[in-house]
Amino acid sequence: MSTAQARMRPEDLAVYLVTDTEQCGGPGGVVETVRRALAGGATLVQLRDPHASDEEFVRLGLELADVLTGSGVPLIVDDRVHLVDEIGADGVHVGQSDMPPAQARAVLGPDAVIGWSVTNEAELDATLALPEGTIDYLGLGPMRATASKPGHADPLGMARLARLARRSPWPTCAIGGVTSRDAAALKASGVDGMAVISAICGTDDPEAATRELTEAWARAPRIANVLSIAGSDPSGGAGIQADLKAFSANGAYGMCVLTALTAQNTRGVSDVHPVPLDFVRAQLDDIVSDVRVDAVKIGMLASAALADTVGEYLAGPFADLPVVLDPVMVATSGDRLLDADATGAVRALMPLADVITPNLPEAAVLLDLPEARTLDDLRDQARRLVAAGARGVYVKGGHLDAGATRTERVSGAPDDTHEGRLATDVLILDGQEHVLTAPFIETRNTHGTGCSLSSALAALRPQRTDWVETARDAKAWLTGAIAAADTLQVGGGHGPIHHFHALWDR
Ligand SMILES: Nc1ncnc2c1ncn2[C@@H]1O[C@H](COP(=O)(O)OP(=O)(O)O)[C@@H](O)[C@H]1O
Ligand SMILES: Cc1ncc(COP(=O)(O)O)c(N)n1
Ligand SMILES: [Mg+2]
Repeated sequence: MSTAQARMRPEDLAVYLVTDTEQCGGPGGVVETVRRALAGGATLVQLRDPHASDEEFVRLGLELADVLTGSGVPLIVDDRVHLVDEIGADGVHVGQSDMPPAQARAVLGPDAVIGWSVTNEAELDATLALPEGTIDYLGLGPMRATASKPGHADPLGMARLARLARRSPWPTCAIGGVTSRDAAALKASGVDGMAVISAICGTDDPEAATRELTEAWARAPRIANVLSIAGSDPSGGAGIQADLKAFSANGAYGMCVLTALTAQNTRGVSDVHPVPLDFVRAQLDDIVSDVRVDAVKIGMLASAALADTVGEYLAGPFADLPVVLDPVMVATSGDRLLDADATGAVRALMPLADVITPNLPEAAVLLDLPEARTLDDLRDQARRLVAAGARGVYVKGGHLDAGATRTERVSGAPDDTHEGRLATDVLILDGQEHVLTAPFIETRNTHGTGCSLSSALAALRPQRTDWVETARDAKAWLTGAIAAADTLQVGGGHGPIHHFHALWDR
């Protein structure tokens, strides 16, 4: 069907109110809630009341149709195909256990809107096989577990939601525990809107709640602009070259401000040429004066003066943005990338970042302690970094001894069924410890893993609802990139990882 004759425009799904008679305090409450949600900018309304009799449902439906007359906002009814015409609704939303969409289309004819719930890839596959023109939009969910669908155990999360949205030829909305705080991640995931129940019906001021949702949606970027402030690696595996690849591989638009040029290859770093401070400022000022920045990653800072300068921007124009600080000190080859007297200046940046991502040697230097040898040391050092002022800490265990990761299995870690050696990282956020594990891959090609991980974190944060989900997805992507590293043939030392492993079809 061409867009000109589409029955459902993507923009109509932006803020989709699904009513809940109980949360609204009865049928009168529903009508009043819809009236106020309309004033707040709701773009679509669905009457949902699984417990009402048909008579009650029609009575309420007719009142809502009356409220919506002339507003341009369509009215959809949940489930009850046989009441669409009597209410004068624009269409119906059916779920997997309701009337099949093809049958609903046969009953309602060619003009009605039909929405259809999809909760996984298999259901989307089946939906793609329906005759053209059967349905008009998809409700994708549950995004997270909710009270209105207690039986629905398996929340999608943003990565799976984004995959479903990308594959859908129909406009889509996300449903299931959605709030205005999810608007940015949902819009970046590629869905066309947010379907909400509690976020409007469960509030004292449905108009203000709806306005918050519509404004958050309007404000949110479709594609995040992510900035790396880091050094150059001419061999392309680390530094800004890795950062731009990691941003691109993870769905963000990449930008970079150079702090230093290095002469380096896969075998080592032969020289470092710091960029003059004023020129670092000039680069930053040109970004800030022109481009909306959605997240920042900081890599090689080379000197204390450069670290101080970057700190001014973190406290200034970037103060409200997600910031990942990779306290780069030593390259995989063992060469220094930060002046010996600059550790204090990097330490001073810790409270200005949301997450710092030291490897084991860097954690040790920041804490002035011996390098962690066991997983317990690593967890202890992560806690100490929080005590030392870091807001969030992601300590990378790539340098842990094989024995340490094999024997110290952490119960509850996602891969505790994996049999071989693990690559284990520890994340501490808001006082909570999260152990992230992945299979350890036997390869020499790990040049730039740290740069790439911190960049994936910065790229994904605007597309995810929190740092924990961000970290899990970033690590999963990184593991794939390390696993595919040997397909590249770059240099005779520690070669780069394959940033585009999931995109290049070989
Ligand atoms: N051989 C490997 N197999 C799987 N994951 C690895 C491997 N080496 C490192 N990692 C992971 O890569 C990330 C970067 O870790 P690390 O090598 O410690 O940092 P850096 O590159 O800064 O030295 C971490 O998530 C770590 O667990
Ligand atoms: C310019 C530059 N920045 C950072 C690194 C660290 O690399 P890794 O990601 O392996 O820690 C590097 N080798 N070169
Ligand atoms: Mg590193």
